[in-house]
Amino acid sequence: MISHYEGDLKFKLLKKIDYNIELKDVFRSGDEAIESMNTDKDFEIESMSDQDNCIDQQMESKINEKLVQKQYGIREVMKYYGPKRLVALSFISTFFGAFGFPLNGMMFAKIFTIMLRPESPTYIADRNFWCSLYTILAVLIGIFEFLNKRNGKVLNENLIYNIRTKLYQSILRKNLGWFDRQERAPGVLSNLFSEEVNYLNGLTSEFYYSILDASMCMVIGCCLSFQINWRIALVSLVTCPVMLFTGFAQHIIVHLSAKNSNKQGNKQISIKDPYNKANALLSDVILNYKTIISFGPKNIDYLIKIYGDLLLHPYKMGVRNAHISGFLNGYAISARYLYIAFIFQITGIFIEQYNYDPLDMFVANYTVYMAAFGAGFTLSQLPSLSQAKSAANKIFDILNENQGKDNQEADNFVIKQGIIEFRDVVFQYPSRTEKVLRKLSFQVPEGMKIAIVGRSGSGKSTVANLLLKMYDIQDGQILIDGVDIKTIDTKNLRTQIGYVMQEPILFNLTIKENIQYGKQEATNQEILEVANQANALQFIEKIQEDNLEIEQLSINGRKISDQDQYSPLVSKLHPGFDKICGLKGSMLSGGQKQRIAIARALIKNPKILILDEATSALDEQSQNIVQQALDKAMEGRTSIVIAHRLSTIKNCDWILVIHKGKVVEQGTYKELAENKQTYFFKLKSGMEM
Ligand SMILES: Nc1ncnc2c1ncn2[C@@H]1O[C@H](COP(=O)(O)OP(=O)(O)OP(=O)(O)O)[C@@H](O)[C@H]1O
Repeated sequence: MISHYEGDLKFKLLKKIDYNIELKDVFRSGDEAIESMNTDKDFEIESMSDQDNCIDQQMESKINEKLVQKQYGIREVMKYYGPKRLVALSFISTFFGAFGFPLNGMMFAKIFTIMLRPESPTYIADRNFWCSLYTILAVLIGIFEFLNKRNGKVLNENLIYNIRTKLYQSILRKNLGWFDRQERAPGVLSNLFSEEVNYLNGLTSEFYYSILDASMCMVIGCCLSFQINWRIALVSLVTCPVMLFTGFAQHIIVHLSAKNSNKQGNKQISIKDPYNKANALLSDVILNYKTIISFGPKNIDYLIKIYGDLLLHPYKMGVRNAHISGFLNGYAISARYLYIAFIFQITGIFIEQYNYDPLDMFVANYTVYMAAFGAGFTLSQLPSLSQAKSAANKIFDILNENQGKDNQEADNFVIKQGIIEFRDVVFQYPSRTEKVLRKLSFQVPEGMKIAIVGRSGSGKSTVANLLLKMYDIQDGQILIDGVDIKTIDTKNLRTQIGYVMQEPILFNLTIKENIQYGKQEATNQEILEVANQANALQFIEKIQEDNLEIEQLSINGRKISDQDQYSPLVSKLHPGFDKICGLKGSMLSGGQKQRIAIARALIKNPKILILDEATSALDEQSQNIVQQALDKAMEGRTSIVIAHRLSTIKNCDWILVIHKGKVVEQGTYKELAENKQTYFFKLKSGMEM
């Protein structure tokens, strides 16, 4: 009798999960879940400790430490901020734009003082001169401010576009293990795209140009003021930091609320961040909504409660920050008034003591006041440096993660025979400590149909994952036609292997587009053929045209293009091919989805076909139809059938029985099924092993 493989796990791993969101908790019975709702949980998990596992863990934590320490700055961000001529133009417009506030202050005050002396003999000439100058200033500042804003916006949009597309490309190229981590939940990742990228401008020249603008503004204001009256200019200069800080206070107010979600500062994305947890939960809920509602209202209440609890901490921080924001806002407004009161008080004293012209004094005062006001305003618009650093670390960690480069020489590798060999393959999932495959070895000759069977969790699906290079193996080799798949380009490899899963995922596109996803350039003739091979044609051709029109117009507002509808190629296909499949194929039955998925796999005309429990989720009737489709699909191809129901593998040429990540038996179905001593026989009889 073979003992349960978890029986010999020895290593004790203590894992404290503080408020950890796991749907397995959520899907427990409502009462049980609610009972444990307010308590932290200690889980003790026993597992085996191999020396090499420990070494791997140590190495992994060292790598993680390095990743955490890595900080990204302006140099990385500026690579995506361009074009350079626009950055240079932005510098020029910022430089000249900085003259705006102080010149405006001076000219406004000048015109004001001229207006107060209509009896002056030079009144008309002065008025005309300064008003003309003010008009010229208005036009020039208008041009510079236009350029400034426009260039800044264009540069910013370029940055966001470049980073988003690069990030998207990068994520699409990650292997499957990358997504296994909780902090890679769809909600967390989509937050990176929608929110975090917007913060990056704090690490671009925009930040430094704003500082330059504020400084220039002050320098110009002081120079103008000195030229009029050095005493009052000096007083203004000493007191202007008060004004500058008003701008900075407003900058803090703007960015304070956003800081709530940024508790992790400069570190990487962390699932400890309550917002990330909440986003992860939200994406889980949306993706698994059908399952969630099937568990009834108690579980829904539980999910609502847990979401509210997760947002409670940021909410409290937000409320606390509201006090600070209020105080800073009050300070900013009041400080400006105080500044005016103070400076006019001093001016009054100077007029009294030194007999200065009050109107000149007003011009000097107002020039510095406007310069300080302008500088403060610029500072209030400053992008947040800390948010930018935090966002840059999260984004560039993902962009710069090394996923292992494919060997370019093998890009043109073509599977000719479809011979598969696993040679002493050792593998463990990145998130796990125990090995799933332990020196697994087997061979599949050209065109042979082999079945892999074994207990649940024995590693059957893992074999499929590894053959498709979803994960990197730790030791051994996987060969196709004698070539190590490590040296084969991943995209190239995957386009040549057909893969049908237990739960086929269809896209919210038409049936035709879903089939075409396997081969974008597929002709209608090919689509028709594979739909026929997959036994899908009958049901597609039964779809009523009336339903189609409504669906086509209503799903996500997406409409089949006229070009699609009226092109001569499409007219050869039955309109049923234009039926939208719904989110994850929700508008089709399980059997229909599976047949579309088979057609999608076959359109590649793969030499190798992997069927991972492709019929196990279906009822008996659908199973028979799909099984017939699969039998047709396997003809002339090397096929690996991963099966739960042993009745479905009778037609396979060879059976591999795996247990604890090793092949323990192999033979034909007849040989294994007839020998009562075999593991296979016991598996088939549902006996305890
Ligand atoms: N992405 C993953 N991350 C971590 N562990 C995983 C992952 N996928 C599978 N495992 C674990 O690896 C082991 C083998 O899983 P696998 O899916 O290959 O088993 P299986 O034989 O196909 O099981 P079943 O018949 O139930 O589908 C199991 O213990 C499983 O919990």
